[in-house]
Parts: sequence; C-alpha cells; structure tokens
Amino acid sequence: MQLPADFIHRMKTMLQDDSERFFSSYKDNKASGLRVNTLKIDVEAFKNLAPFPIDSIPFCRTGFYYHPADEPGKHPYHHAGLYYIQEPSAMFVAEVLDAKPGERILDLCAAPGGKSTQIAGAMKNQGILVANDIHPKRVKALSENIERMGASHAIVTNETPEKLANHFQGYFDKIVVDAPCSGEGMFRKDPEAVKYWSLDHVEHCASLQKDILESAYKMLKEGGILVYSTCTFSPSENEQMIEKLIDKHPDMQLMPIDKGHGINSGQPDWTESKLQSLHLTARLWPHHLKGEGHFVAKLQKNGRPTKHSIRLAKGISKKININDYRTFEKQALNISIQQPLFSKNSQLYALPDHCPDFTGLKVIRPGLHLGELKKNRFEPNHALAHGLPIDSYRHKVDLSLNDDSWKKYLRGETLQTGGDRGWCAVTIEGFPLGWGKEVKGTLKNFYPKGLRVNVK
Ligand SMILES: C[S@@+](CC[C@H](N)C(=O)[O-])C[C@H]1O[C@@H](n2cnc3c(N)ncnc32)[C@H](O)[C@@H]1O
Repeated sequence: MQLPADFIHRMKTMLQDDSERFFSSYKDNKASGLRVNTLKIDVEAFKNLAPFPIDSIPFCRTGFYYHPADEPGKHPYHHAGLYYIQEPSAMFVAEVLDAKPGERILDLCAAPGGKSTQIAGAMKNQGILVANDIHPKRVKALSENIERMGASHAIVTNETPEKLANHFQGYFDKIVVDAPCSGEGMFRKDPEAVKYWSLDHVEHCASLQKDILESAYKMLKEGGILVYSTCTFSPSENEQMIEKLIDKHPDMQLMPIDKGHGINSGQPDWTESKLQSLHLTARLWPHHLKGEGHFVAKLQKNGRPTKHSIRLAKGISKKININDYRTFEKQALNISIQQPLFSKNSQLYALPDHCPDFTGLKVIRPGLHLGELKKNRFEPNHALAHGLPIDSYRHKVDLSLNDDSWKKYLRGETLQTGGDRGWCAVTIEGFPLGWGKEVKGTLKNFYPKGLRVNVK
C-alpha cells in the first residue's frame, strides 16, 4: 500500500520508536468482527448457535472476530439480524458510552448504524434513541439496519446537527459523536480511503468536528455524558479537538475510560496546552490490538441534572381509522401495541414511550414502522417482523438451515406451505426474517424487493 508521504512523516513524528511496528501492521490482514444483537439473542446462546468459528473481542462484551472466508454477511442469521458486522475497534465506542435502558440518547453521526444498533441493544429497546445522519443516502442504510436489528424505540432523523440542537437543547442524557473524519484508520480496510487523504482534508474534518461538537454540547443536559470518537490518528481531530472543547466549555470534564487489552491512553503531549487529563482518553492502535484503530473520549457536562421537559409527540389523530390495523393485529400477533401510534402518508408507526415532539424535523422513522393503511386493509412493514419479541407472532413458517427453502424466501419466491393462516412471520431456525401471507396452501413472499438476494 502506498501511504501518503505527509502521513508517513507525521506518524513517524508522533510515534517515534513505535512507528516501525505501526507501519508493519499494514502488512497484516484487517481484523474482521461481528457483534451479537442482544435484542434478538443473548451472547451465550449465539456462541452455541454460531455456524462458523468465532473468537471473543476482549474489549467488547458482545463482539467476536470471525474469519472473512466464512462470509457471515451472507448467512441467513445476518438477514435475521442476529449480528451486525462491524470493525472491532469501533465496538469500543458504545462500550464506553455504557447506555442504559430508559435513557435519552443521541447518536449524532449515526449512519450506517454500527454504534446505534449496539446502543439499542444495551438500552433493551427502552428509552429514546435518536439516530441521526446528515447524509440522505446514508440515512437510508441506517434506517434499514435499525429495522433489521429490531431497534423499535429508535427515531431516525436526517438533520444537520445545528437544526437538531435548536430542537433538543439540554435534552439528552448521553450523546455519541462518532465524527466524520479523515479515516486514517480505514486505510487497511478500504485502500480507496488513502486517495482522499491530504493534510488539507484533515484540517477540513477538524473544522467540521468542532461545529458538530458545539451542537452536541447544546443538546447535552447538565450531568450528561458525551462520547466523542474518530477512526483517525491525527491529533488535530482527536486530543486537540477535545482540548479545544474543554477550553471553550470548562464545564466539560474528561472522565476515565477502562482500558487494558492493548488499549492505550491519549497523548497530552500532542496538544499545545499539554492538558494532562487527556490521558483519560483512549487510543486503539492497529499495532497494539486486533482492530483498525480508533480514538475515544468520554466527557461529562458539570452541573446538577435537571429534568428537561420537552413537549411529547402527538399521537394519531382520532380522524384516522386504524380498525384495519387492529384487525391485522388480532389475526397475526399475540399482542396488542399499547404505545401511542403515529401516522404519516398512510404509514403507521408505534412511537417509543415518552417520545419527544419532532415537528419541523426530517424524521425518517418515528419509532417502529408497523405498516401501511391501504384501502380496506393493512399491510405490515418489514420492520414489524423484526421489532417484536419472537413469541409475539401468532403464526410462523419455520424454515430450517437443513433445506433450501430459506434461499427461496430470500430470493423472493413463493413457498408451498399447505396452510391458509394469513399473515405469518417467516423464520429461520425460529428467528424472524420477514413476512409472508399464507393463502390456500401458498405463501406469498413479502420479503422487501430491495433486500432480496440471489442466494444459490
Ligand atoms: C464515521 S461515520 C459514522 C459511523 C457510524 N457512527 C457507525 O458506527 O456506523 C460519520 C458519519 O457522519 C456523517 N456526517 C458527515 N458530516 C456531518 C455533519 N456535518 N453532521 C453530522 N453528521 C455528519 C456522515 O454522513 C457519516 O455517516
């Protein structure tokens, strides 16, 4: 790999004696990781079920290394949302955040959703998770991943940090800023990233990050926690960024991060002020652990926590007739959704409990997408096949890994099931993949066209 001369020079200056080890890590293969989705399966159960060898990632409770030749992204368990494929060192960020059920959490730069889906798992679908990304295309991937992983309490937005900051001042208990960065930790994973790198690009990213952090600061409540991360090595996007934040907002205080497992401390020496508390930040280096590299800082906003009151989102208007939805619910589910419902353009959603008002924001997914109110009938959304506990589905078509019927389902073909039960959750070894409608012995396939795969 041809690394840029300016990059080599800077890394040699930063790492000195250790730089040789750093550069030799480019000869190794990238580390491949997956993270178990605890919204669908617990870690021990997954270890027993895993159809390929996996090895624990020491710094992430739910993370495992796999061998790339096993292609876990093509396995039906991936389609069922049992795991998320994620660069191992990136998994440390949400570990540091330590999300808890019931909290109000914002993932400000969230696409495609690695950290959001990890946070959702820790929250056990309780509380409010706002997963935002500025990029309209990337936010679509984020929304699909949130859906596949069954994060039913997540609201997906497509906003600028400034606009969100005007709306959610002092609202969040915890915020992650996994910032757009110069991606120096991506060179081994994506050699194309080398082409976009320049010293100017590093400085451009640093300026963007400063603005994003300013918005994050406004949205954090007093006593709240901010986790800032990048997948780059440049001090100007890492230690110096935190130095600037603390300089501007002295009420932001660095907090310790549990390290070990080859994780290093951040370097006060790489800043002008040599602020000693920067030791508390974490550096994950590709030559010290199995991962591509990350920087993580955890800060708390001083002050007495106050309960922020924001207007709650308005539920569905009484004018909208949801009888067809309730009929569907009786036919297909063992439960009745009790949360407030919300409807836009005939699409019906279940809002998370205590959902904040989001009027004026570009919301892609206000909670769990239940489906579409069509003329005289209701059609469930794919998200609903993933967003409920498994025993909520009244009728199931259980597919097995031992025959090819799951391949037919993922290709979008109809299946001959012999029954006449109406809407059924189609499962692989008991884990929902999507919907099918069983009529007179045939199961019509409702696996979304955009997700179908030509699996042989
Ligand atoms: C490092 S990626 C996030 C990865 C994501 N957190 C994950 O774990 O999957 C940074 C994201 O920031 C978004 N972004 C770029 N400029 C932004 C801005 N000004 N405000 C907010 N997000 C921005 C990009 O679209 C990109 O998806």
